[in-house]
Amino acid sequence: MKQAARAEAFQRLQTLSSDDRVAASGFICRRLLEMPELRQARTALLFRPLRDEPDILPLVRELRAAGIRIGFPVYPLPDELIHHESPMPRMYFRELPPMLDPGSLRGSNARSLPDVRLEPDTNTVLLAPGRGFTTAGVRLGRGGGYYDEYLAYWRERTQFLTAGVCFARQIFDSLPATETDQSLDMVCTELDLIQAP
Ligand SMILES: Nc1nc2c(c(=O)[nH]1)N(C=O)[C@@H](CNc1ccc(C(=O)N[C@@H](CCC(=O)O)C(=O)O)cc1)CN2
Ligand SMILES: Nc1ncnc2c1ncn2[C@@H]1O[C@H](COP(=O)(O)OP(=O)(O)OP(=O)(O)O)[C@@H](O)[C@H]1O
Repeated sequence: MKQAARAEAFQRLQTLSSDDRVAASGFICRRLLEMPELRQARTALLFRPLRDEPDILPLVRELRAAGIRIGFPVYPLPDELIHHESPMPRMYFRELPPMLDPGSLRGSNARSLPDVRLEPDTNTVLLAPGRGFTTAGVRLGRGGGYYDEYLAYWRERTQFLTAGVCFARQIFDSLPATETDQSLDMVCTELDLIQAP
């Protein structure tokens, strides 16, 4: 079920040219910066976009100027997941040091950052990538379960706002959801900021 939806998402993304991607990413960033919750946050947990994801890195400059701390995810590679019995989620966020250009970080995994960890609290906004979302905030990820595990753990401990970020063509009428799927409070595309019910 999820594999079929991921294949569908892949097909839809294939038809987005790189020029379209750049333009849509610009609209997405503008829309995100209009979100009062993000402007007023103390911590923004972002992601380092992979090639077919919206480029949200231009947010870094604006958020920094507003004094907001920025974190990027660090996660273990599949071959390191030999046995995972820790109660802590596998993924965590490292703070982007004030002077560092995020463009100099390679790949989606922020392992080259110093190990200064940021945990979510009530003044945190987390932006999540995804292969697809519904307008109800249901998220289809890449299949690692990283965000589900992270959100399940931290939502038991604190409250924070979560928004999915994707291109409008990644919005699905419905997605196969399982017991462990964590849905998001909002979804931002180049066309809308959708508030999940
Ligand atoms: N940008 C981004 N960060 C994310 C996610 C994501 O979907 N997007 N994840 C969602 O849960 C987690 C990691 N899951 C991932 C699963 C597969 C690949 C992947 O296909 N990687 C490429 C290498 C890309 C690179 O690192 O530059 C590969 O293995 O070929 C990456 C992340 C946490 N961080
Ligand atoms: N809280 C959790 N703790 C441990 N494993 C979990 C948790 N939530 C989900 N998983 C497991 O992760 C695996 C992948 O789940 P799923 O396909 O929903 O991931 P995804 O949301 O697409 O991935 P990602 O968040 O990495 O993009 C499933 O086997 C699921 O059982």
